[in-house]
Amino acid sequence: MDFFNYQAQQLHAEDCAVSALVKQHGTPLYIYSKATIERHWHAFNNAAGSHPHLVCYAVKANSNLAVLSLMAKMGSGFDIVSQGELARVIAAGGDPGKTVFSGVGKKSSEIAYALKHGIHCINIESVAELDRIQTVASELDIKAPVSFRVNPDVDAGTHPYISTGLSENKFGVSIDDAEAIYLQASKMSHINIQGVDCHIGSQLTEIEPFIDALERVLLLVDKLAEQGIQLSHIDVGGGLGVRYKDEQPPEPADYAKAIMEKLADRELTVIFEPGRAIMANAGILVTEVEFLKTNESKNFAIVDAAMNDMLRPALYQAWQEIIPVDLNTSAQESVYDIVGPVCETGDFLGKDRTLAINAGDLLAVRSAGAYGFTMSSNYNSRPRAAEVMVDGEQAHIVRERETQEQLWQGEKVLP
Ligand SMILES: Cc1ncc(COP(=O)(O)O)c(C=O)c1O
Ligand SMILES: N[C@@H](CCCC[NH3+])C(=O)O
Repeated sequence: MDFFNYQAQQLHAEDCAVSALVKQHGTPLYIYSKATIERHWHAFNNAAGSHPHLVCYAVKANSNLAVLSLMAKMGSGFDIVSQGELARVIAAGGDPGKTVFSGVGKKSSEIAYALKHGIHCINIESVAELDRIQTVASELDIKAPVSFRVNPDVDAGTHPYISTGLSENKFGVSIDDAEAIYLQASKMSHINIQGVDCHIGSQLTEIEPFIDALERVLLLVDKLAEQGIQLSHIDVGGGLGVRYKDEQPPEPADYAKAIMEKLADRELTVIFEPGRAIMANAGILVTEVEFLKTNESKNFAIVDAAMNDMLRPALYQAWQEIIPVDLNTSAQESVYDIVGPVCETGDFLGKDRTLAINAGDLLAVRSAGAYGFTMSSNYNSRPRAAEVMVDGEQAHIVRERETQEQLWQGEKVLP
């Protein structure tokens, strides 16, 4: 079921007309569907069944406080990669005790913050980081709960910029070195080994790479048990892809079931870290067509959202569907590049799209709920977009549009 659909030729987000939301809040505007977020989260949580598990939503996908508080109310845990993300989780009422801390470059101050707030587990990505955690934890007189993110050298078959589980990637410790590192960690005074973690990349559309990686990690789990190191959890990471165009990724339920089958007879709590699979198709970015422009070889629709609002097309040549908000039009169909006002040739939201549009029309970029607003910037001194969450017929503004003054907040001119 799609909570973004047309009613009487007008695009709706749940039961709110998108054009009415734009009238109130302007463009560019991110709109999220509460019901979609809930449905996707429960799909993961239910598929894991009665086996002990924790869905730790990957905050980087969309860190709006309204999103995080919705997750927290459903009982979600969180996967964070910075102190800022943990602070957001706490501000939204989330539980640090259900939160895992990933990332290759954690600062001592961030580690201390996480430990003081009772983080569930720190996913360690190098021996140097292990030493740093031991130092910080001993200063605080805390035993740091940790697991190691192992890099299983599995090809996730995804875009090279978002593949993380190959030996050439910066993430995790090599699975070949992992046993020795666990043994080293087990002798440290302020390290409490909890589990193992593996995340091989994002927007995966097949189950096989996940299972390959899991099998490699389970061999390690068995080797560690022989050495007397018993783990209490396995974190299988995130990375499940979504349908942007014609991809056919597994459903979250099928993915989670395939993982759980491999783990059913093990006494390991299973942690999932989904981001995109929960949020991408729970959001759209609405933009207004400013001008239609034609040069010798191309038609352009110049819109008021740009790469600073939605970076994925410019950064990964990602394809996201772009649809009209109002199907009722007298305009003729043409093929357009949908481009923003930013002064970069790479500033596009979509290329070669067939649309029947006039200046002043509204367009919606679909699948924009994940890695949309969170990757936005103020480039070209553009205030960041407003965000709205709809719940049936109700719409709530969950982030005001940035003001002009906010653009230079904290800046100082020389005396
Ligand atoms: C460690 C970790 N966990 C979870 C995620 C979430 O990934 P996705 O949004 O693809 O589910 C990421 C991002 O790829 C990540 O780096
Ligand atoms: N930001 C990326 C995914 C990277 C995931 C973070 N490890 C995207 O939009 O597809």
